[in-house]
Amino acid sequence: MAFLELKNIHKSYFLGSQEFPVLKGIDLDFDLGDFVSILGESGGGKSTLMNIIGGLDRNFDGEVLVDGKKLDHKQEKALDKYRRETIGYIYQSYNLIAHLSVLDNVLVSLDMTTLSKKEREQRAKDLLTKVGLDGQMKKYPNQLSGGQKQRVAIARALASDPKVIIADEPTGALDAQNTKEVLALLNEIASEGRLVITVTHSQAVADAGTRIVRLADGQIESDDRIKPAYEKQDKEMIPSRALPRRASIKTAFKHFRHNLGTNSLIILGTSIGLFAVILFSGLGNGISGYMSSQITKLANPQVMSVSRYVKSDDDDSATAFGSSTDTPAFTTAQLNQIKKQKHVSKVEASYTAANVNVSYNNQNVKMRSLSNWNDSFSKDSIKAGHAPTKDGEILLDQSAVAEKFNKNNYKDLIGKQVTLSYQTQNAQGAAVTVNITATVSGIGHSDGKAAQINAINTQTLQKALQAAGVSADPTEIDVKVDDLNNVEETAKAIDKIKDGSTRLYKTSTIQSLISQIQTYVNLATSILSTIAGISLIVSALMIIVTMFMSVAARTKEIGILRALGESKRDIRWLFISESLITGLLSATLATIIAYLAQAGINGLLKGTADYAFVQITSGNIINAFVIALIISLLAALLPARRAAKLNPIDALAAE
Ligand SMILES: Nc1ncnc2c1ncn2[C@@H]1O[C@H](COP(=O)(O)OP(=O)(O)OP(=O)(O)O)[C@@H](O)[C@H]1O
Repeated sequence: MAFLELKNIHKSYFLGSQEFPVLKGIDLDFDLGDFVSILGESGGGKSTLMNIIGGLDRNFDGEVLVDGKKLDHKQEKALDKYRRETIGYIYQSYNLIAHLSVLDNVLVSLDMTTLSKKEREQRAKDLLTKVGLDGQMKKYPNQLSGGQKQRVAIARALASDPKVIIADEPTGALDAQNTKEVLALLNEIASEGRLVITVTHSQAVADAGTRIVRLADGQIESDDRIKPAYEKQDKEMIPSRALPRRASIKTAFKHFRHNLGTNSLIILGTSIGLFAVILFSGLGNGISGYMSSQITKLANPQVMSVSRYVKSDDDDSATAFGSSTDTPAFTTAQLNQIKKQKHVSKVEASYTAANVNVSYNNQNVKMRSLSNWNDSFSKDSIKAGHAPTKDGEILLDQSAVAEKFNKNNYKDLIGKQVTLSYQTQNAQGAAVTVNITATVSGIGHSDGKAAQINAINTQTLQKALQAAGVSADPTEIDVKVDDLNNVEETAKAIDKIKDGSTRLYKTSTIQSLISQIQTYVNLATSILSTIAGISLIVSALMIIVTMFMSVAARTKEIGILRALGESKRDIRWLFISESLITGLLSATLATIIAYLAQAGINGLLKGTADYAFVQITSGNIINAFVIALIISLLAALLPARRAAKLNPIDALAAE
């Protein structure tokens, strides 16, 4: 039984509905150890026949039997395996991969064998030495002569240890000397017990083999043995395997390096968008962190503010105490009701006045706001002296008030008497002036920009209100909760208290304020990040266009890889890998730039506020990597699909 049998092969090409028969019933047997030349006129169907024998063409009638087994042309995977394991190709135009070195061109085929990395490299080197290319292994194809290129192609064809070598006009582009040497190599290959089938126009080339088959008009015209075949050898062949993904990634990386210029620009473009996304997220973290730290520094988070619930009024703005005619005040019964709630440890009236005039030593200063001292203040807010816990005492803000009176020695104010006055309304809506005299017990400290810490003893304030004929019933109270963890739960319980069907109270906790601020900051961050993200669409389009161009430019390479036995999946993965490499490197570059920007911005702002305003988290970085991978994956899908769908024969024919 012959190793390779062709039975009644018919093949036609169609132009529209018109049929052009090329092969009209070919029956041929080939044995191992033979060097068969197929001779015939140009256009006679020699290459067509080779593509059928080589497992590249699936669209024909008839049977191909390998070692007695029918090759199922319907099963693409079986054909991939057949090309990988049994066939080695040598072409007239060499078909080397331009962006791979001589050694790598041979290794591409060896990647599909079960040899270890070391064995593969050794075999590639041995084969290249055998074809006379010792010392040329690091060169690239464009640095070689035609004869040298064809030797690389021969070494590559032999690399996977195939039983059949198909050589399509292997000496067509070579001079007499190189032709002689290549024919000697082909004879040597046949003498190793392989089957060499070569297509040629040249009688001289055909005469170098052991058997000549002439093709004319799509049929076998003659079949002559001119020399005995070489001995068959029963040696173990190197087992093949499907191409591992890492091999595709490696090839993708080599191509990436080959096109470093273009790829660097794409990476730079993509990383700018990703950098902006990371930076804005980091800025959002920093700003919301800064705000909550500032709020908790000034206010005690264990205390919540409660006002009477007014249906039409859903805003939280503070109302000037004692003045409002439409904000209801708390009755004593209501204060007691809240005091009795679970976890409530203290209930205190809360008053706030705006635009208070403070006089000291014939100097006047306008105080933006004045509150009564209670547990809602954090102890951290006292810079010097003590809290105004005794009747007649007041705490003045350092930068907003105290320093205005005495720039250099503001602490001297402690123990001094100041007079205060401000305008408000009484219950009838008439304007009244509230006058207070108090002794400075301490200095409050804020950053002087956001909030001011001016607080007066509650009793002192209540007395002054009464003296001015204004009700001292509080419209707002501060409720202290026994434990920080119970604040939200207690707030909910107070919000739920009803008189019949009427809701009575409205609470506002520091936590809810912080989360409200965080919601706004997050919203602003997301909007900024989304705007930055739009630039990523441009990056994705850039990647798509480059990938499509790459597929077009690498069509021939795709054909070569398919002929070597790579599957559609391998080709798809090759392009996806390259895109993912672009994505990963973009995200890495974006991360580096973002951390540099973080250091720079935080360094610049250190003088303004000793706080890191940009706080990039590992979550932000992971996010950027995920975005980059998704973009590059999506961008690669269509080009990779097009590459995988290319017909190997058409791809090989590409210029
Ligand atoms: N994809 C195709 N579509 C249509 N016709 C084709 C196609 N490929 C080949 N042919 C035609 O089939 C015939 C056989 O082509 P093939 O390439 O097999 O000939 P060949 O014997 O190898 O020729 P040459 O010696 O010039 O390389 C030619 O007439 C060619 O025009």
